[in-house]
Parts: sequence; structure tokens; C-alpha cells
Amino acid sequence: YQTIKRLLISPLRNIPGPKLYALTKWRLALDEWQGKRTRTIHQLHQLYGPVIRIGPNEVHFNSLTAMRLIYGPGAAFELTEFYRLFEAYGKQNLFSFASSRQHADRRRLLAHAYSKTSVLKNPFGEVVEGKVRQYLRYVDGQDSKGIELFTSLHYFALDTVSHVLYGARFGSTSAMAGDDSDRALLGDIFDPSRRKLIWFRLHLELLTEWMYTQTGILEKLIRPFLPMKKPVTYSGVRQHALQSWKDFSLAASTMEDTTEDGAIISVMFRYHISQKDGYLQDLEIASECADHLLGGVDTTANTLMFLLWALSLPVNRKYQMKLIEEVTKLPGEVFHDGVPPVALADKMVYVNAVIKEALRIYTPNPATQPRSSPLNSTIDDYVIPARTVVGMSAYSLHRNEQVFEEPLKFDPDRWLSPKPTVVEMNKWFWAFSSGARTCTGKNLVMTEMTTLVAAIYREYSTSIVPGFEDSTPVVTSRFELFHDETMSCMEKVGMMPKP
Ligand code: HEM
Repeated sequence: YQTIKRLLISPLRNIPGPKLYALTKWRLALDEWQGKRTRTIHQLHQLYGPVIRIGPNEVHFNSLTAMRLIYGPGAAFELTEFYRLFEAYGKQNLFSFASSRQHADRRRLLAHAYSKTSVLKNPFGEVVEGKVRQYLRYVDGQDSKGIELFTSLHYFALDTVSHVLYGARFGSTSAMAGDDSDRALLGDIFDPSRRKLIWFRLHLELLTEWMYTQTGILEKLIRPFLPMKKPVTYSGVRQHALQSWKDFSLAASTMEDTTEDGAIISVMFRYHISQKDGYLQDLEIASECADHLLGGVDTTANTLMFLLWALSLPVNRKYQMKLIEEVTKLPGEVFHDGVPPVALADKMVYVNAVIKEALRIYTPNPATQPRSSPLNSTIDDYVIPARTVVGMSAYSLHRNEQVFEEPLKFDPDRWLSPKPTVVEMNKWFWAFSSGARTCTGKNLVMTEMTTLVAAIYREYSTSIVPGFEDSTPVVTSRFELFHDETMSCMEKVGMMPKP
């Protein structure tokens, strides 16, 4: 009966797509287990077009009309249960609020702190410049054989975002300076088995809950079968967020000025003590901070790693030369210890083109952003019943051949095309999502990346460690594995001082 219902009676029956995917959610779950959900969906779009049915109750889109209707202003679509994965200590945060009202209130509270104006001014401007300066010193301190980018860029991203979140005194990390306990926080992010745990939580929620709550002999018996060893993913980051909040709030209660380095936590503290309606509780603040940290570390580090790697490939040498030309032409007096002021972030046209191209092709959040609506709707001529899961992915949008010529080619010059072409490409560029749920940290991260890339290429040129020219790095994003799909896998990008 279920087969007949899903294939012949369901209102989604006319939507193109393979029958097996329409029949059972486990077909797509298998792709997810194998770490290739997003790539599979992209192949299905190539085969079946911009609207595909990828599950008994799930439809995937790849069009601007769908983007506007699902994610645009006033859209009735809400986050699905999937986002509950981002809750910490059972408390919701910007990532996980399903309710648009709660989300809008929290967003309003933090909007100014993350605005472009705030990010380009001190104290944030100084923080970013300081961390870039420290990264250059870190690189200088490595031996002449080159440095390992993946880890060092995670140190950079962690130290920067933690300082922005917590200020200098109560939770900012010193991973670049070699602090082992701060570096250990990255263990949460690096652990590849977190991918499996997410899969288990999504598809076998009750079983997973049961497996992780057993004690005594049962716990011992189950231990070898756990998708991720205890303590499970992000425990360290969440513990750190809670401790930082406790330290901050204790000290802040005796401080005259709580604008501690302009930190995000101080914005929440001031709201907390003002005790307005729905005032933020301790765990809500820690939950918010932990998630910004998790949202801001591997996204930033992975983008920068792919960017440096792509520029280092012999085939992309010409782009690296153009970038070096732009940054070496900048007047020397604006640089302090090799670092440009953040105020230049927007003005370096080629640096921005390179970053945008890295975010296009190696976008660190490439997967579907699932939504559902309590109302029926019509999208791209198909009736979508209430509570159907719908979604789009940056991965597919960024590979539309009609918009991005040779989409798999890393080509920063495409962003210098005539204006109408760039306008069209910008409409499809979705690395930071769009609408009410667009990335909160995008101004911060764009400033970090432009400043770091300009500083690096002012001082260095980069090349791949010999022997690794034909292989690509591989990263984990949520429950998937991503790499440059034109190459075989793995890795090492060396960074050598300019001769
Ligand atoms: C290259 C770096 C980054 C990229 C590509 C990126 C991308 C994204 C995307 C695509 C979303 C929407 C996800 C979804 O709805 O499923 C998002 C949301 C978010 N990001 Fe980022 N992000 C980056 C860096 C950061 C940083 C540095 C921070 C924090 C300081 C941050 C904080 C957030 C927050 C809080 C949200 C939730 C926003 C909301 O729903 O209101 N992100 N980001």
C-alpha cells in the first residue's frame, strides 16, 4: 500500500526523479552514509531538471524562483527538525530557531555587532588585523619546507572568532600561540566520526539516544558500536562556551564598563541584565556562543585552505600572479607589520574575486538547507503540500552551466566579466544563503579572509608540495565529504617564502 501511495497517489507523484528515491527515504540515507548526498542530488538535477523528488516527502529545487519563494522575504517556510542538531544544552539559538519571531528577535539583538560597520571599525578591526599578524608570525616560525595549511588555518579561524565572541580575557583562544587545551577544542571539529553521529541522530534518533544513555554493563557492550566515541562531538566547544560565559558574567557583575572588547558576549550580557521580556538565560547565551564558534571555524578555515590550495596549483599560477600584483601595488605605508588595514577589505578587487571564486566552487556549506511550510504552496509549477521538506543547495546553484561557464574550473577572472554577467552570477551565488537566515558572520569572515589573503600574498607565493599536484584535499561538512571533483583525493599545500 505504501508503494502505491508514494508512487501513484502522493501529490508529489508527478515530480521528476528516480522511483526508488520517491519510494523510500533510505535510498538517500545511503548516499548520506557514503558522504555523497549533495553530489548525488546534483547529478539528479543534471538528469531530471531543476525540480526533483528525492524522498517520499522531500523535493529539491535549483532555480531562482524557488530560492525566492522558499528563502526570500516573507516566505512561509520554516527550518525543519534537522536544525535541532545545532541546539546546545537543549537551548535553541540563531541556527536552530524554527519560529521566525524568536529568530528575528535574536537576530535583531546581534545585528549591529556583526554589521559591516562594526566589523570594519575597532575593536573588531584591530582583532582581525592582530590575528592576521599573528598568523604571519606563525608561518614565519615554521621550517623552510613549508607549512601544513589545514591545521594552521583552523588555529587562525578559532582564535579570531573566539576573540570576537568572548573578548580578550574570558574565552578567546591561543591556538596559534601553541596552547594545547585551546588546540584540543579543534578535536571536536576534526573528528571524522562526527559525520556518522549526525547520520545516526538524523535517521535513528531514538536508537542513538538509547545508545548514548546506557550505563554499566550495557554501556560496555554497546561502546564498540557507538558511531562516535564518548564524549560526543562538540562537548569541548560547548563546555568552553559555558565556562567562558560563567567567567565573563562573574567578572562583568563588578565591571563598570561591560563592553569588553566589543565582544558579542557583552551584547548578550547587557540584554541579560536588562531583563526585558524573554531575557536571555545563561544556557541560551552559552548556546548562542558555542554555535557561532562552530559556525565560524571550519567554514572559514576550509574556504581559506581550498583557496590557497587552488592558487598553488601549477595550472592556476596566472591567477596567483595577478593577486600578487594587486597586493604588492598597494602602498607600503598602509601595511603594518605586513598586514593591511581591514578598511581595505572591499577595495582589493582581485582579492575579492579570488575569495568569491573559492566560495563558489569550494563552498564550505554546500548541502541542502531544508525547510517546510505549514501551508500548501506552488513552486516552479508544482503543488507542494504543507509539511513537505523542500530545499536547495549552494553546490548545485554554483554549478549551473548556463550561469557559470565551465563551472568546475577555478577561474577568479569570471568575477571581472561585464556587469550583466556578474549581476546574473551574483543572483546564483549562495555561499552565505539568503533572506532572513543569511549567515550572521559573513561580514566578519569576508574581512578576515580578504585581510589574510592580502597579507599572505604580499609576503609569500604558494606552491603545492612536489608530488601532490594531481590530488585534492578532502573536507567534512555536516555529514558529507567534499573535494575538488576533477581530481583524485589528497592533499598538502606548501607555503614557501618568495625567493
Ligand atoms: C566562509 C565562512 C562562512 C560561510 C560560507 C558561512 C555560511 C553560512 C550559511 C550557508 C548559513 C546558513 C545555513 C543554513 O541555514 O543551513 C550560515 C548561517 C550562520 N552562520 Fe555562517 N558561514 C561562514 C562563517 C561564519 C562565521 C565566521 C560566523 C560567526 C561568527 C557564522 C555564523 C553563522 C550564524 C550564527 C548562522 C545562523 C544565521 C541565522 O539563521 O540567522 N558563520 N552561514
